[in-house]
Amino acid sequence: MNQPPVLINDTTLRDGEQAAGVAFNLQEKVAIAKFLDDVGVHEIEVGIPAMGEEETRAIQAIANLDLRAKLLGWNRAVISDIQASMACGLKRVHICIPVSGVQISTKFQGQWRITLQQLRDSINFALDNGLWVAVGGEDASRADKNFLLDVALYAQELGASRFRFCDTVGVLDPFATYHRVRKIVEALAIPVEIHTHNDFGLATANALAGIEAGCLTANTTVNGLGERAGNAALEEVVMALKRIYNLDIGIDTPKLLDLSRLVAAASRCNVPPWKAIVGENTFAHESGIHAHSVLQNPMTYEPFSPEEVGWERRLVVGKHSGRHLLSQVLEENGINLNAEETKSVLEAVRKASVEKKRSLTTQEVLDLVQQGRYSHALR
Ligand SMILES: CC(=O)SCCNC(=O)CCNC(=O)[C@H](O)C(C)(C)COP(=O)(O)OP(=O)(O)OC[C@H]1O[C@@H](n2cnc3c(N)ncnc32)[C@H](O)[C@@H]1OP(=O)(O)O
Ligand SMILES: O=C(O)CCC(=O)C(=O)O
Repeated sequence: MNQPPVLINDTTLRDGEQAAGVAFNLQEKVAIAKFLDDVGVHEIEVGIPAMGEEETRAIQAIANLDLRAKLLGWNRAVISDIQASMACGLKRVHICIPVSGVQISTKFQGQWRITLQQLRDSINFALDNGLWVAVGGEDASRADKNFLLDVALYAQELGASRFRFCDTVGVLDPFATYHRVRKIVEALAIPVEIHTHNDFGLATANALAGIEAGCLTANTTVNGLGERAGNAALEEVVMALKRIYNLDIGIDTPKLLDLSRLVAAASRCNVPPWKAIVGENTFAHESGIHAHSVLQNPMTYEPFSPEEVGWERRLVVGKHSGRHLLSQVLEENGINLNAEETKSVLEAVRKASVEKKRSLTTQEVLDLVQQGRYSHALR
C-alpha cells in the first residue's frame, strides 16, 4: 500500500497511561502494542523511558517484538532522557519542548534561551547517535504565534523530521486549530503532527481540523484515554477519516471494538455506553420511531454498518419502544397479538422499564405477555 494520506501515531501507551490512576503492567503494554500493530496503526508512542526500570522493561519488550508499526519513545529535552530511550533499543525519539509563556516561566524560570539550548543539545545528541527525531511544541495553542513558529523552524533547522502542534490543555476550537496549524504547516518543510486534548470535548474535532490544515500525522489514544478529559480517540479519528472524509488509512476497523475492550480492561476505565464508535449503545435502537425505520432500512438511523467497527446491531424493547418493534420481537418468539393486546403489552413494557430503569430482556417481554394472559396468541 502507498503511504496513507494521514498517519496515526497512537499514544495510548504514553499520554493514555498518563490518565490519573491508570497504570499498565508489562503484559498489558505488550498486548496493547501488539493489538495496535495488528489493527494497522502506523506509529506507537510506547512510553517514557526516563521513568525508570519498570517502564523501560516494558518498552524493551515491545521493541523486541519487531512490529510493523514504528516505535517512538517520549522524552523531555534532556540528554539523559534520550539515553534512556536508546537503552531501550528505540531508533526514534520524540522530544518535547514547552513553548508557551506559562510553561517556560514555570519550568525554565522564563529563560527561553535556556529552553532553546536544551532543545538544541538534545536534538544534536539524538542525531549524533543516529536517531530519528520528532519535536513536540508543548502548549503550542497558548504560545505566542511568532515564537512558536521560530521554535518549529529552529527544530527543523536542527534536523528534526517532524513537528508536533500540541493543544495541551484543549483550549482551541476547530476553527482556531485550523488557522494556527495552517500557519505552521505552510512555514515548515517537515511534516506536522496534531496532538489534541478533550477539555472542552473538542479533541477529535480539533484533530480533524489539524488534518484539514495539512497535518500528516494525528496523535490519538484508544477510547480517548489520557490526561484529564483525555485525547482524540483513535477510533473516532479513524472512522471520521474513513466515513466523513473518505480517507482509508489502512486501519482494520472491525478490530476497533476488541482493541477498545482491551484498553478499557487494562486501564480499568469503562467506556460510557454513548461513547462514539465503541460505546455499547452506538448500534442499539429502542425508540419506536427509530426501530420501526431501522427494521426496514438500518441506514435511517446508522451512519455506517455496525460490522464495520466490530459491533452487531441491537434492537431492544424498552420505555420508548413502539408496536412495530414489539410485534417483531413477539413474532420471532411465535406470538401474534392483536392491536389492542399489543397496546396493553406496550403499556406494561413502559411501566416495567421505568421500574427497572433499563430496557427489558426478551424473556422479560415474554413474561409480560404471559402475565397479560394472551395465551390464545401463543402458537
Ligand atoms: C504535556 C505532557 O503530557 S508532558 C508528559 C508528562 N508525563 C509525565 O510527567 C509522566 C512521566 N514523568 C515522570 O516519570 C517524571 O516526571 C520524570 C521521570 C520525567 C521526571 O521526574 P523527576 O526528575 O522526579 O521530576 P519532576 O517530575 O518532579 O519534575 C519535572 C522536571 O522536568 C522538567 N521538565 C518538564 N518538561 C520538560 C521538558 N520538556 N524538557 C526539559 N525539562 C522538562 C521540569 O522543569 C522539572 O525539572 P527540575 O527537576 O529540574 O525541576
Ligand atoms: O509531545 C509533546 O511535546 C507534549 C505532548 C502532550 O502530551 C501535550 O502537549 O499534551
